[in-house]
Amino acid sequence: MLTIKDKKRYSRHILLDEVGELGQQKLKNAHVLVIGCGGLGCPVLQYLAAAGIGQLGIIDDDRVDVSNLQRQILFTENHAGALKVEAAKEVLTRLNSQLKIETYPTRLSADNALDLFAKYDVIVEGSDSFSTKYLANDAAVLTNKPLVFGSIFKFEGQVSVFNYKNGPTYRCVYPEPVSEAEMPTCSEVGVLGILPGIIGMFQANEVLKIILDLGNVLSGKLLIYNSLEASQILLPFAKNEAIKISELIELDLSCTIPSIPEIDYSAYAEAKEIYFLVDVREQEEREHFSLGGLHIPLKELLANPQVLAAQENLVLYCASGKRSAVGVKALIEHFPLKKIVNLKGGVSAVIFTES
Ligand SMILES: Nc1ncnc2c1ncn2[C@@H]1O[C@H](COP(=O)(O)OP(=O)(O)OP(=O)(O)O)[C@@H](O)[C@H]1O
Repeated sequence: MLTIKDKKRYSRHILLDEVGELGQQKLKNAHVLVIGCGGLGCPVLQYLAAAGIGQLGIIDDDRVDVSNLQRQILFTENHAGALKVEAAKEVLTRLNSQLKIETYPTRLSADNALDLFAKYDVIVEGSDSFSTKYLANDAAVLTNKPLVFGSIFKFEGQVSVFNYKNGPTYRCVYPEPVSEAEMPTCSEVGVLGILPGIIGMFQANEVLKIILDLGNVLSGKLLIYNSLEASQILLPFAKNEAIKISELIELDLSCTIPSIPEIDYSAYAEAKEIYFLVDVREQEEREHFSLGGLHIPLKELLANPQVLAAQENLVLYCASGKRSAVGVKALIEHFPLKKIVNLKGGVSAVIFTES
């Protein structure tokens, strides 16, 4: 039941015929789980808490870093080093003391996903990991929960609702997982802090629509928002009935490719002259900062490794060492006799070491 305080607090919701007291009661009764308390999770949680979603779950094992503050708007400088889920709970409780907030300072995994999802009505995906997105999708299908999906890359964001009333899923749009090593993260390519805010608010809006049974839920449609053009398109997609999910398998799309030979920057710098340096990043990343060397973006290198046939003692680098590890692996397969190594931590490690 809504209390007198609730009725005052949510009066602007209740005034809407489409919401009313009944709708606000539905929000109060709702259980929503947010995966990832980062750029997307923060705005989602802030709006859901303000809207009066009664029970919120937050899962994330990460701690607040100062570089998060530019977009992870629940956190303040004082939270640096704190567990994100605890910092978020503290802030959200100050915003709305009536909420029940459950925190899970761990990563979503094949071991915990089904039990966790079972406790919630709606799941929001706000991680920055493809394996987590596939895992959340499959767990949503197996537990029959709607999954409110969001993702961002540079200036563009995507939103959709998967498995809504048995509708299409993430795998219907993206059947083939990409290797995370080939997809750089915010810490590698950067992001304008406002974009995850916009996409997170689209996600929060879908959560309310699902709970209140309002409007057209973004099921079977992928909303693509371009922040530079201030434009958006809706791409329709259908359910692929051939895709069957019967168990949870955690995909290993991770960037850490085992047994890739590495060199750290100081060792490389001491003997630069004996190495042939190759930058596998994209042009715009190189314009921003470069360690020099020959520039061959990863895709081009994978398409034509022969371009390095004449070089010896190769050192490959990218922003964090993930994409270059993919390049090193491919080159070793192509030139088994050559010495080919990865620059550990990529450009980020160099900037960090030298700052
Ligand atoms: N399997 C998972 N379970 C729970 N949380 C996850 C999982 N995978 C990723 N996350 C969380 O999702 C959040 C994504 O946030 P965001 O994309 O803003 O990146 P970040 O990791 O905080 O920052 P940066 O990429 O700049 O280091 C992170 O807090 C991360 O810990």
